[in-house]
Amino acid sequence: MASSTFVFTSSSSASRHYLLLIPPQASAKAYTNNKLRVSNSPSFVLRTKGSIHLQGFVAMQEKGASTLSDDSKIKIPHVLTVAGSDSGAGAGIQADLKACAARRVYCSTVITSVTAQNTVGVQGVSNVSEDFVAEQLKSVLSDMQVDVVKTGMLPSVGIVKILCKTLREFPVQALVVDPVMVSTSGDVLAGPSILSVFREELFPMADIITPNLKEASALLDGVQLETVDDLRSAARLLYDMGPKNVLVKGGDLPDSSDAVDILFNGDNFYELRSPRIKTRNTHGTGCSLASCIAAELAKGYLMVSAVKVAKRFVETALDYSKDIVIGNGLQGPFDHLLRLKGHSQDCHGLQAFNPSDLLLYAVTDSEMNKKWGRSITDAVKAAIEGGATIVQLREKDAETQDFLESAKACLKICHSHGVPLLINDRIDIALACDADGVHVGQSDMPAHVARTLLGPEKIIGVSCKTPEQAQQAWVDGADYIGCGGVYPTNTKENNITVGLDGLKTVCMASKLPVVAIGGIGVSNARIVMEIGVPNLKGVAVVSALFDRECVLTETRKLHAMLSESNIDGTLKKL
Ligand SMILES: Cc1ncc(COP(=O)(O)OP(=O)(O)O)c(N)n1
Ligand SMILES: Cc1ncsc1CCOP(=O)(O)O
Ligand SMILES: [Mg+2]
Repeated sequence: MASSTFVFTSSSSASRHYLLLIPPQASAKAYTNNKLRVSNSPSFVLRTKGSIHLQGFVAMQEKGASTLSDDSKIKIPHVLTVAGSDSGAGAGIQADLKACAARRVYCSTVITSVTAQNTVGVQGVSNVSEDFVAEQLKSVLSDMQVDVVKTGMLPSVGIVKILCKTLREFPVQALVVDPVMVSTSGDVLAGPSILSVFREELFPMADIITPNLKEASALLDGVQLETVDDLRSAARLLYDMGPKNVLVKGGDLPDSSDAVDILFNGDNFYELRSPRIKTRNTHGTGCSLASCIAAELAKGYLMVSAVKVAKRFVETALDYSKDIVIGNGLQGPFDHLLRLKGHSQDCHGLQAFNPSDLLLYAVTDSEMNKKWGRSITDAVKAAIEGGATIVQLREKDAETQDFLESAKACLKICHSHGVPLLINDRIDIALACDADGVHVGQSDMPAHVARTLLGPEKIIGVSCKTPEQAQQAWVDGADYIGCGGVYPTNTKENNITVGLDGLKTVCMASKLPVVAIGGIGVSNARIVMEIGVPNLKGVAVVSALFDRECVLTETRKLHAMLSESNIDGTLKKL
């Protein structure tokens, strides 16, 4: 956006409020009464007297006035959660807020009950009065543009009735009902008297209901649910109560190594399977799943996509949080904001970084390409045509301006083939050309600083030779680690060789995916991949691709060899 200067002189000397609306990438500077304020937030309120000079903003509005055109307004998806508070913050309103924040959706809250709760259980419950629930609902729905309402703990028939009445008055795009009855610790949060009002009033208004096994069974008068077929029958019976979709969560099914959920929309059954994650940290998964579904619906996704994305998000968060320890009880909370540690998720819920991209990692070298008389762009083009799955520009001697120009050109080539491009060492170049990420070593810019500078979406790789470095890389928010030299190399001076044993030790200590580097080529890539550690995802190669006459041929050969390996990094039998 072009920066502009705007001079405004207020008509009176009284203090007035202005709302500045700023697009996400812009920064605005407001000079007022000799005070300077800088903000990157989409909007902020400026209180001023007299004249103000503004740079780089798109719109200004006297607060309360409606002079803005619709084009200037920034609307973000909005979920309203109507649920109980969990003092331990693993479930309820607190989980909903975190889930929506992680999915980048605004979340407002109507609190129906305040629970004294921790990882041991529920020690106390104090329900909010029906009138006050009604007041909260009206405050939010009469003022804010809510897209989707998500419900959790609705502790009384009166509260359910008030909710239904208010939703008829203030209709929203979608209603997600998590029919909470019992906490994960087994404490009752809504008694059996709630069942009939759920069935008769709330469910017919719902776009989806998300009961777990116990809730589905209670809603169906105690029917036993023990198999996937039972889940299907339950989904059909619950669908007949009026919701547009039913998701029966089979996480507690006995004798299943997978977590199986059944989604039924009246026409089709979708069997959604994922590996069961062994962890105590499952408190709040139901609330979080329903909130994620609501968040994705608020963004405009269709139901099946919203459910799939939500399920994947919760699985990833559970897996990521499986070892964290919060509280002494049997069921701990998990970490919704895994993004903060570098596991960024794009708007579609897919990880921005796909570890399988590490399979054939081509790392350029300006000297080698010069020696063979080719430009960096020709080298990158050939490597990609040969099957490179990720590219790093490692141009140690390049002048900044030349490096930036080549990086921009290579980025175009890489992106036209869907291949990520990373920059070695130079965060400035990565920022300037908007590369997909950087690779840093132990004496380069620390990964946590790179993460702060590049933001949560970019890919960050860190070179590690020891388990301690691998642990630190994870803490710092890296996405992968490069481990080596596995074999001696002439490409990097004085580089310590860690060998296959060193590689295996680092892989086993790493929570992050690993790419092996150093002296690797067609002759030994198979042996490297055969160490058989699941998080070893590929090999990074310099001279075996670029210190050769034909980059295309060499990359093809290596790609053919690596393609025989499966996703675990173990080689398939030929
Ligand atoms: C994929 C990958 N792994 C390791 C390295 C080495 O990085 P670093 O230790 O910073 O050494 P230089 O490459 O900067 O000499 C890498 N570049 N890529
Ligand atoms: C950059 C780097 N880091 C560890 S070994 C190495 C060099 C890899 O180059 P080559 O593939 O030519 O051995
Ligand atoms: Mg480096």
